[in-house]
Amino acid sequence: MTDIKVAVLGAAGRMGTQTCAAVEAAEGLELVARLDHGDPVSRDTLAGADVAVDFTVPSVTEANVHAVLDAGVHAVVGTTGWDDESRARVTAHLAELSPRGTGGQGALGVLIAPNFGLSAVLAMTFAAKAARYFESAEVVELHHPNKVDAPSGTARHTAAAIATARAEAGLGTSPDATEVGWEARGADVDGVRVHAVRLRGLVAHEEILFGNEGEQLVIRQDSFDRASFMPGVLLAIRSVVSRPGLTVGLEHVLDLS
Ligand SMILES: NC(=O)c1ccc[n+]([C@@H]2O[C@H](COP(=O)([O-])OP(=O)(O)OC[C@H]3O[C@@H](n4cnc5c(N)ncnc54)[C@H](O)[C@@H]3O)[C@@H](O)[C@H]2O)c1
Ligand SMILES: O=C(O)C1=N[C@H](C(=O)O)CCC1
Repeated sequence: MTDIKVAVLGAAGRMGTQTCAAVEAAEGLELVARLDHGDPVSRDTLAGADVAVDFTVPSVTEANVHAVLDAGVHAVVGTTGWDDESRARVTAHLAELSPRGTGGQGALGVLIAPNFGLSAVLAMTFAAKAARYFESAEVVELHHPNKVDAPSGTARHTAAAIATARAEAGLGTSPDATEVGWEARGADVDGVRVHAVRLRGLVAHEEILFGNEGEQLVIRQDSFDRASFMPGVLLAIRSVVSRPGLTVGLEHVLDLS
């Protein structure tokens, strides 16, 4: 088996640095390019990569993915900021790259994961399963204060999954008598309230709160160190080369969906 050649975009950042080190240390992977702000993304700069991993910023990640696909390279994306429209444009781009983009031999894959941490992926999965049984549901995400976006991609993904499960179960919105002070009630993500905490000392944490009359379920996960994301990143790199099309969420690779 030949090594999977990997390029990292955002290589100088917190996650990019860890990813480069993890790829260099991993069996069967070879780091061939480190790109960061100001570097063009092209067949040349990707330097023969099979897979490009993007840990940049929400404002550039979609353009990076399109450039990576145009270079004939698979993409693994950890950067936040994706929505239904940007994901649909990636799906359309993959289809345009037919026959490589339509699932045939050698077709390109894009794997976007809001969170590569096993504890986070499991927390989201458990939350989606629990959601239909509770009248109330809210999400609290807690992160380091250098994070540029709120609420976190993980919290958005979690809230969306809770909302889908509630809708399928015929549940309406959570009960809430608030008349004044809506600014204190967090963001509305698909009808689920999401609260974002930024605190020095934190890395990435999430609590999903469910309530019924007389009972509560709290699902909590903590990433204390960015090392926690690396097994998931390596799994995504190894998986995307044989997963044509767009995959959103590591739960699909882990067979949890
Ligand atoms: N999916 C996950 O498990 C996971 C985990 C942690 C962080 N994240 C997300 O990953 C992203 C990066 O997080 P971080 O903490 O590493 O941020 P960071 O600010 O430390 O790193 C971002 C890097 O991207 C670079 N960059 C900016 N514009 C660029 C461009 N046009 N081309 C190439 N590089 C560019 C910056 O110079 C910087 O080095 C964020 O969206 C964050 O939410 C995801
Ligand atoms: O540190 C960050 O920034 C993180 N971003 C992701 C998110 O927004 O969900 C994943 C956790 C860490």
